[in-house]
Amino acid sequence: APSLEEIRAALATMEDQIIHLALTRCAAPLYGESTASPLLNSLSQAAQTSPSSPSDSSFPGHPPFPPYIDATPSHARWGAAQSNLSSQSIVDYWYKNMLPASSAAHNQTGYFPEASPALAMSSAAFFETVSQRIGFGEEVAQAKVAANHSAFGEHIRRHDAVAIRKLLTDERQEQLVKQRVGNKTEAWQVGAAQNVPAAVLVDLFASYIIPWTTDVEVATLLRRGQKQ
Ligand SMILES: O=C(O)C(=O)C[C@]1(C(=O)O)C=C[C@@H](O)C=C1
Repeated sequence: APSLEEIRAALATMEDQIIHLALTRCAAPLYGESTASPLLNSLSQAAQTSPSSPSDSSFPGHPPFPPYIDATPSHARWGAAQSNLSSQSIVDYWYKNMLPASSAAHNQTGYFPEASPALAMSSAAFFETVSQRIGFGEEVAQAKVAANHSAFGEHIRRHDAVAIRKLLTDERQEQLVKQRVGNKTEAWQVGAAQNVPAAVLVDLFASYIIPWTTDVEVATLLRRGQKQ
């Protein structure tokens, strides 16, 4: 099994990807222009349909966003051991706060609101990578237990989510991540203009990604306790 150090290296790579995806997407217009071809437009006119933006219900059975990314703030799904998460969903945060110059309101029931497929794809890649990074909480939790079996064992047996969370939390590591994210954001701005303040991406990690990763770590160990 990979060590905590190896897993943190993988987290750092995903962190790079998340920052690059956010900066790249934020450098583009919020919705963009539809790239539907004239041919497609005339075909849909002939078929008397209008190329409309689909809602979630147009895709039966398909979850609206990748695992861990949905419109419900995580704290609504968690009980006493919940993280201190923002009350805004990450999807709303992305479309309302992170993508700059947003005057049009994000349509909550829409799938991806972008008119341009390339821009929607860019948002999708962001959500997917964030989701992967959060999902790595499983690996983190396993590595931490392997390195400190005696301390975790009793908490896991008792399903003590609060104690498990406390033991999993590493304030120093969180400070490192936040500092690194701020420095990378400043270093990697797309173009000359600073289009995303470093504080916005630091907040993304502090308010969403790190607490959510910790939620997955806690959930992993609670599941492990159920198997015993
Ligand atoms: O690296 C760790 O120790 C983790 O548990 C991961 C992580 C993170 O999301 O970056 C989450 C919780 C800890 O408090 C510190 C960092």
